[in-house]
Amino acid sequence: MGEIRVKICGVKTAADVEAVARAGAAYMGLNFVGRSSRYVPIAVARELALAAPPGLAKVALTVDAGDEELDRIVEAMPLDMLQLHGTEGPERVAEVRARYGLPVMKAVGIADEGDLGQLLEMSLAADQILIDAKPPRGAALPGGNGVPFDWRLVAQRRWLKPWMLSGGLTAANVAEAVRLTGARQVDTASGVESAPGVKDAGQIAAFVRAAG
Ligand SMILES: O=C(O)c1ccccc1N[C@@H]1O[C@H](COP(=O)(O)O)[C@@H](O)[C@H]1O
Repeated sequence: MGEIRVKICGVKTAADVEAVARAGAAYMGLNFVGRSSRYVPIAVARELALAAPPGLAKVALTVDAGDEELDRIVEAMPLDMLQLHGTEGPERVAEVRARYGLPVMKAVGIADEGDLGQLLEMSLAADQILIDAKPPRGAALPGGNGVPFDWRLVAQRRWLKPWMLSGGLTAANVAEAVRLTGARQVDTASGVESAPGVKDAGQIAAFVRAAG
């Protein structure tokens, strides 16, 4: 079936980029969400993006960012994809795609069957969809919360666009998540950290190995 493509989200240092590349991940995520422990300022992100080897795709993660913020990010560094992880609707996704000419991955939070309609809607608008857990009640952020959702909700389903599974994935559960859902791409942020915002090279390598 070929290998699973892994995204490691929230790289903050040159050592993180090296660990992600060495492990064989397909994507690295640069987090521009100011209140996240994984946030990187644009100047730092630029250095990390320039340090990424060919073949490691650079994804910019934002939450409800306006054009001005996205302009600053896109102009500052080479990027391969924009990840919209807020309340952006299909119209905003279309606007961002047209404005920057970059593929857009739209995150959709899942908690029950009722959320699946939104997945279909977003898969019409975006280039990829990221199927994440809905944030727990009271969570400060819409993602990066380290909580999985009931994978049976998306088990062996097909969507109109390539999709990526996320939400509480770790080296310990990713193989089961892939087996159950049929995901060909997986994403993790907190699942490969020794403390909030601190990536662990050993956990990154173990995650990519376990994903298969
Ligand atoms: O990682 C963050 O801090 C973050 C902040 C705001 C929106 C999304 C965020 N991360 C994304 O969420 C998924 C799931 O995270 P986790 O593995 O459960 O910690 C992650 O892969 C990022 O794409």
